[in-house]
Amino acid sequence: MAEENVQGRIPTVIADDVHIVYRVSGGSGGKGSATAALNRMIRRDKGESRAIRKVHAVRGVSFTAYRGEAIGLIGTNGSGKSTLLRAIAGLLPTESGKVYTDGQPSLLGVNAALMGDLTGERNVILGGLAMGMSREEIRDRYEGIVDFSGINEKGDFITLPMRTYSSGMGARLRFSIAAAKNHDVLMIDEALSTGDRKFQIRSEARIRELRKEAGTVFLVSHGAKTIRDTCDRVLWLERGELLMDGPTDEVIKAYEKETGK
Ligand SMILES: Nc1ncnc2c1ncn2[C@@H]1O[C@H](COP(=O)(O)OP(=O)(O)OP(=O)(O)O)[C@@H](O)[C@H]1O
Repeated sequence: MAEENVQGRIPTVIADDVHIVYRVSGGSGGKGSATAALNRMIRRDKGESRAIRKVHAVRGVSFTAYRGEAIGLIGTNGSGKSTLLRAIAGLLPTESGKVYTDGQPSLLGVNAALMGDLTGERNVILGGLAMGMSREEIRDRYEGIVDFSGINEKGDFITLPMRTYSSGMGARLRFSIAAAKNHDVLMIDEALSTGDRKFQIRSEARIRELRKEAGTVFLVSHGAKTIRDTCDRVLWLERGELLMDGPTDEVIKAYEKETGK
């Protein structure tokens, strides 16, 4: 990043040469014919040691994010976007390199940990508590969260277990819970693409508000439009490496040229 941009701005996340490696056991350990695969399975049955495979998912990524920025993460499937977010949130250890954050980053994913067997109502409370809100704060904001999610627009769905929700409904409620709080660093992993257009517009507006409230927002999305509408800066990852870091238009243009979209 250019030096002149840095002055007077407050860094919220610094990634310094971050490498992340997954270790996977139980993979087949190589290519080959069906007979070879069968042999490997038979050998395993005899108790021979299984190979641990390494997946080097993020390779030497460095950047600094500042307060008030909304940063999009783009890259083809498997390029390391979600992995990088999980590491920033402190959910994955780095193999080498360091992540420094100001405040507690919150990761909002489509798989955010709410409980399917509990009603939407109970999950609002659970999610609020998990984000560190007090019971009073949750009570004050409850109506707002449910209204924002639009879950009750077509009936009293908030009193049904969350497992009965469609994937879009679940994603909307998760986003609404997370967006009810002002975050120092809020990371959103594809949550917007599951809601319908009306909800997307509402959540994009909320992202802009969250930025104004002086936080930093990271957004993983495959939709160039969502990124264009919400982010002023984009990180482009490919095979775990940071290919480009710059203003949204420049990076998306280069990405679209490369991927032919
Ligand atoms: N839990 C895991 N264990 C082992 N390898 C993993 C795990 N999660 C991801 N990977 C691997 O890490 C690499 C990066 O995956 P990641 O999910 O971060 O990519 P992504 O850019 O978010 O992809 P997508 O756009 O498909 O969501 C991939 O090669 C993937 O196979």
